[in-house]
Amino acid sequence: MDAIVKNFPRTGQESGRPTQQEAEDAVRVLLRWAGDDPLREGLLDTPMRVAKAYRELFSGYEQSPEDVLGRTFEEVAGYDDMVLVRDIPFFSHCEHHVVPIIGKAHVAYLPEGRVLGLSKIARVVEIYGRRLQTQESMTAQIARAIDETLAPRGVAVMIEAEHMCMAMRGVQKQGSTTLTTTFTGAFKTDAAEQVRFMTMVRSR
Ligand SMILES: Nc1nc2c(ncn2[C@@H]2O[C@H](COP(=O)(O)OP(=O)(O)OP(=O)(O)O)[C@@H](O)[C@H]2O)c(=O)[nH]1
Ligand SMILES: [Zn+2]
Repeated sequence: MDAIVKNFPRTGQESGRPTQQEAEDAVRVLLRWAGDDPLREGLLDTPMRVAKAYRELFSGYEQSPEDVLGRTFEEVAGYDDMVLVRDIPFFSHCEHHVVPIIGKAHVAYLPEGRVLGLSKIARVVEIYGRRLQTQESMTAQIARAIDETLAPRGVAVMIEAEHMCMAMRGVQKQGSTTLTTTFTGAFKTDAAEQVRFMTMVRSR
């Protein structure tokens, strides 16, 4: 569990969180960089709003997946088959351009005695989504957090997302979807479990 915190710090403290004033000044610089005048009336409160919005959009640094995943229960009448929560919507931001990534996560695990509250799986997606990300890292982080805290027989995570940095700028290809997967335990070693996961994700 320590590894999660070490590799993905929960707060900006390690690199020194700037003051509100510093954040607002930085936004003013970017507004000028965009070509506008931060002193015109419509933009006067914008630095304050952007600083506030950043705290919300990147609130995942303040939260720990271990806290969320720590509460489990065992009374499920011996149920030990796959639990899949699919189509969990999320917004994230790419770490290269700080532009939105919009997508859905599908998360499954094979219980070993204990199960998670279903909402906790969506909360973990939310925690990692509200950080600067690559889709590959986010997929691996969700799988590892569940694997390390719950110790199930296996975890499968699939993310489907559109990257606005590919749609709104750069190569400008709208509508393309990137798929990433991470499998651990039985999902990694047993091809039939992977197929079952894929089939359940795709079945409507
Ligand atoms: N692997 C991966 N790449 C990403 C992700 N989000 C954005 N990228 C890519 O990161 C790359 C950064 O490439 P660079 O050449 O350094 O940056 P750039 O000049 O802005 O690239 P272009 O987007 O091609 O204009 C781009 O190819 C992006 O499409 C992601 O989640 N995973
Ligand atoms: Zn990007």
